[in-house]
Amino acid sequence: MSDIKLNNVSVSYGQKYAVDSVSGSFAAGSLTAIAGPNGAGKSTLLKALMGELPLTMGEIHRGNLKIQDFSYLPQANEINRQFPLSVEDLVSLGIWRQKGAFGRITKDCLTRIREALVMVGLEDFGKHQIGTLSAGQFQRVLFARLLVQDAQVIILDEPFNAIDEGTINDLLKLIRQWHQQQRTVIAVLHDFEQIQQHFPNTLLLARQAVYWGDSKTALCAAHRQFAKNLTSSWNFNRSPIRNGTAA
Ligand SMILES: Nc1ncnc2c1ncn2[C@@H]1O[C@H](COP(=O)(O)OP(=O)(O)OP(=O)(O)O)[C@@H](O)[C@H]1O
Repeated sequence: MSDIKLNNVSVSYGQKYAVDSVSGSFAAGSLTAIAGPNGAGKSTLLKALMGELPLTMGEIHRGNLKIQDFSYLPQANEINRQFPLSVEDLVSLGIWRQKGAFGRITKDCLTRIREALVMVGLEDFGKHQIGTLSAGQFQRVLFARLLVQDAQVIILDEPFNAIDEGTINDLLKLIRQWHQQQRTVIAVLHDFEQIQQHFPNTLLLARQAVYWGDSKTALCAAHRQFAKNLTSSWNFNRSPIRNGTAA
């Protein structure tokens, strides 16, 4: 598996730069949190990593990884839960990504789907409609989809937003398991204590990279203050400038 290397990555919406000249590397098999103030460009960077947004400047080198080797969990508010799908149907979408839209769901696939539902504690929910689930149950289903997707790189956008502590702990166990399996895991998170406890590396982002390295240093008071200051001095309408980062 390859590292994912960013070289001066900038992403803009029209004239407005949301991510500005970010360089660094997600080592193969690393477990990294992306933290930063609201509007810091965290989701934008994830979408760029997934190839869903074009880069305005810079490059992302994915080595021998193909886009099919990446799985992505968007923020909950970007997912339509009113769609008439059963839990099994939704989890099976993880397999369709590998097999193509017209790939058949074989017996073996069904077994994988059911095993994934057991792993997220929802073995009896396969036939339930997704619209009837609680927020925590729905997030468990999305993690089951990631499990069947079986990707080398797993990208999570605020996976623990507005869900109960029991679910968070169960999902953290799955993340630890992915890390032990040497997959590369990248997650946008807001809880600094949780990051320091469970994520060895952090990219602290405030449109620019404030710090990218071990989580304790990344989230020290000085870096957090620097990120805040950078946020309050943002001027989206000019082309990217180097204010000087702590990185
Ligand atoms: N589709 C879009 N069109 C125009 N501007 C956008 C779009 N998506 C995001 N932005 C802007 O880009 C900037 C970065 O947004 P982004 O969602 O990446 O930040 P974030 O760090 O993920 O924020 P949050 O923590 O609030 O989710 C913000 O100023 C946002 O308003």
